[in-house]
Amino acid sequence: MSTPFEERLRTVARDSYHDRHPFNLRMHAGELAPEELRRWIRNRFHYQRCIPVKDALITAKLGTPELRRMWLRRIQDHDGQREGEGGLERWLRLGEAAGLDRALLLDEAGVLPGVRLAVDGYVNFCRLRTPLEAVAASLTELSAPDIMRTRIDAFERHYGWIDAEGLAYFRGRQAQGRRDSKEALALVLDWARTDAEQDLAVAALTFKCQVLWSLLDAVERGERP
Ligand SMILES: O=C(O)c1cc(C(=O)O)c2c(n1)C(=O)C(=O)c1cc(C(=O)O)[nH]c1-2
Repeated sequence: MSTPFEERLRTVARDSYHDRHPFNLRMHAGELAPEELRRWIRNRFHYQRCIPVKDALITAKLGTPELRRMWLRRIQDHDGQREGEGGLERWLRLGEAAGLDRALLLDEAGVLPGVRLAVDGYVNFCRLRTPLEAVAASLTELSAPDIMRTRIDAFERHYGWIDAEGLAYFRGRQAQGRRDSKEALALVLDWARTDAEQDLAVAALTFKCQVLWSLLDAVERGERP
């Protein structure tokens, strides 16, 4: 049986998650124009690129080989064990399947200002806060496997112009997200013993939901100087 603290975390991860953002609702309903979907893929690459950086910052804060091994695997999931593998490579292939040259995604100059701020905010949060807060912020992944499923279905049904092979990133993230969130939840439940610590963990997860929300606000507007 889950504790009231675990219920609080699960409630935030469910009710404040970006699957309720208007841009995602339109994506899932098949209402995005190709240009909007391409804008999302291009800007979301900035988030993907920064995830292993924030995971390296978290790894540096962990005090035992067991914990560092566990977290190091996340970096390998994104960066791959060798050239041509890993989540970043799969995201670049998603871009290519949608007609975006990988050089375009790799060029940071194209990132929308609001996306940059949201992602940098998340990286700096993990740089500056306690391991408890940084790990708790990753718990949006409790909801990630479900949104991956919804997204795969939506892409197959509505966006057939994107080659199905481009969806490999989303398929792979389902199992990875389940495993990552299970591990992170166990750590947070173990570490947050006092009311104050539990409040900090809930606040960290709320902040992360807002990062994902802000990122989509910026993509939805799509304006840049
Ligand atoms: O596409 C999404 O909706 C989505 C959401 C999230 C999330 O909930 O934080 C992540 C991812 N994707 C993702 O691909 C990913 O690798 C990832 C890592 C993390 C994290 O905070 O450590 N979140 C997410």
